[in-house]
Amino acid sequence: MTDTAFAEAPAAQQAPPRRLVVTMQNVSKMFSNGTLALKDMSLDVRPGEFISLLGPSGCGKSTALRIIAGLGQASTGTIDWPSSKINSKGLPEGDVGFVFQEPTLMPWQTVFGNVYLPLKLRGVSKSAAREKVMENLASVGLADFAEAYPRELSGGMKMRVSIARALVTRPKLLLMDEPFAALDEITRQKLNDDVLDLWARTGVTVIFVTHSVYESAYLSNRIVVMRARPGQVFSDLEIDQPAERDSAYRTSEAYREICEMVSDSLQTAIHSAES
Ligand SMILES: Nc1ncnc2c1ncn2[C@@H]1O[C@H](COP(=O)(O)OP(=O)(O)OP(=O)(O)O)[C@@H](O)[C@H]1O
Repeated sequence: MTDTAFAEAPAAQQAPPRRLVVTMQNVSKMFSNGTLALKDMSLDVRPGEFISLLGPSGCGKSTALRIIAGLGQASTGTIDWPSSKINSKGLPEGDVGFVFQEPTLMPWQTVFGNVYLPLKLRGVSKSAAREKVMENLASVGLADFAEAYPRELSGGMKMRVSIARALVTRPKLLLMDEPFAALDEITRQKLNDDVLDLWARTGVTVIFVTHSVYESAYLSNRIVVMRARPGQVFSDLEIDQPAERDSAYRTSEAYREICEMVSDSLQTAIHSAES
């Protein structure tokens, strides 16, 4: 491990003044059955970051993501969007895309129809949306499948459609909740590369939930390790490696060292929850 390969992220007060994409301050979430899923979770998300939220099952990763997306409400604490216009629901105007673990496609709609949906919901006509939809399908390698139905696609292809749908409104923030967990390893690695490519090309800020140390170390420039009971940030690790990640990187010493360090942090987080 080199000194520069891996370092604690600077404390928020030491960071240079930049307009954060989103900031969570002391967010706690208690479900109606009494489960305290998150306690005092704070997270500043800077523009252009690729953050992985990594932690043991049940530590509140999905809960945190859903609260950021406005799909769930914090019990206490605040979520702010310093660089976005806020709509009447307290959410940023069109600034959040969400990719779930399941592709959640409409089976009765074509690939085109599925990717068109977010634009349709904003009142954009099909003809006005065509170019944008096709551009997004091309960006995930599915331009030739616009007229196919979901049942005709492989699991990896369905997930690509889901990603194209999340990006079609050009969100500033893309939230991904274990999107590749159900896919085989080869497809998962390919999609990891595709997501990195999209991230580099679009400049979108990404928060990516995963259980996998290897996936987080490959994708991210920052890894937020969470601990459970209650869910909190345990460590916030900046990955100071070149943005370019490829098969050579997967077998590099730097990658191995990062995996080891992240794994150690995760193990410590797990044990700290049990004590
Ligand atoms: N709707 C709900 N009602 C009650 N408890 C919930 C609800 N959703 C989640 N929980 C609980 O909150 C805690 C955090 O769940 P969450 O799904 O956020 O964890 P996670 O880290 O994403 O887990 P996993 O990695 O297994 O998906 C868990 O104890 C879970 O059982």
